Amino acid sequence: MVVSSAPGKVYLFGEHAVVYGEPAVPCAIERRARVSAEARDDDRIRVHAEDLSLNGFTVEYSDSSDGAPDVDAAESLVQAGIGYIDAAVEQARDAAGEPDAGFDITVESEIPLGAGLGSSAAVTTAGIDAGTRELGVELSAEEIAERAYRAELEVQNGEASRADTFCSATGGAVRVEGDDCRGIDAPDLPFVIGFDGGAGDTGELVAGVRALREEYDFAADTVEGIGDIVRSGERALAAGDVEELGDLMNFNHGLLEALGVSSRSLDQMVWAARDAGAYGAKLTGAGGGGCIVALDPTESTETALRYTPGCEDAFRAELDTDGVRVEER
Ligand SMILES: Nc1ncnc2c1ncn2[C@@H]1O[C@H](COP(=O)(O)OP(=O)(O)O)[C@@H](O)[C@H]1O
Ligand SMILES: C[C@@](O)(CCOP(=O)(O)O)CC(=O)O
Ligand SMILES: [Mg+2]
Repeated sequence: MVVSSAPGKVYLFGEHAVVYGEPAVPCAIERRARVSAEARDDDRIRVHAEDLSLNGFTVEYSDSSDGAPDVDAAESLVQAGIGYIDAAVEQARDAAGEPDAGFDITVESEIPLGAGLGSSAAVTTAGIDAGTRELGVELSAEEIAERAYRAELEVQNGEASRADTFCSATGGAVRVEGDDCRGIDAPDLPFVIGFDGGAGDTGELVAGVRALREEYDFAADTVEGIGDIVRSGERALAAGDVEELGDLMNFNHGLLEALGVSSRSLDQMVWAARDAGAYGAKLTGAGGGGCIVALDPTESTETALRYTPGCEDAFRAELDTDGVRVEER
């Protein structure tokens, strides 16, 4: 059995726009998904994932049936639940040249699901690493990033950037622009995260931005404007200018809001952070619900968020310089 882990991330700048070739800067954070993979004698896949839940389901059975209950959970729900793990297993089989390899998989994660902290990329990246190692193949972080990207692309119906998966595979702060992915130097940033307890559907939110961009030239300009913010942000990052980073994060949030991917609770948390004296705050990831990220070296933002209606949890996050890694074998 092999256990691998990979970190989640926050976007300092550039989510959504990165899908259209603009640059983005995600930073890995010290919250990990752990995936264990144990080869089976047959070609079946068994997945145990405690954090996955369905909001109710129907079971149909009768005395005369052959005993196998027919669980009526919508195919799309099941697919949303296990899609990334399934795609990771496919990548591991492909990398090892063992298309019929079976696995017992267990997923444990400190990253809330669908909340913009890159749980899908962490699970996919760790899954590919554990699966390939269990089959005796060792891939570089770059090779895992490439395969995890292909897996996300498939699950998200052809709509994904390389940002989340590259960041999760290599750790640290990274810059992604199209196919160009690289690690960058970043000062220790005082990240504070607010979580509304909710989630957004990455595929749907990306499709919404695509539709706006196709309908209105000004929406396409807004996406390009986010690219300009990222380029300014890179300079502020290199200079270690946290105040300017905060201003640019505020601007980035405004443009994401204009593109329709924020929500009332995300906006409430962003404003609570700003009122508490954070350098800046923005939603992170696909949006729709989930998390915001603020910069504040003091306790003020975390405390303020705890008393903010709509905020369920607030915590500090440290930059994780480690990417995907083996935990046990
Ligand atoms: N702990 C987990 N166990 C199993 N699957 C997970 C886990 N965490 C994330 N996933 C997968 O990732 C999906 C969420 O990914 P996504 O919508 O991209 O949000 P995000 O990447 O922002 O967290 C879940 O629906 C599930 O398929
Ligand atoms: C919206 C997007 O830019 C980031 C999505 O991040 P997350 O899955 O919400 O953590 C999509 C992508 O880059 O693939
Ligand atoms: Mg994701």
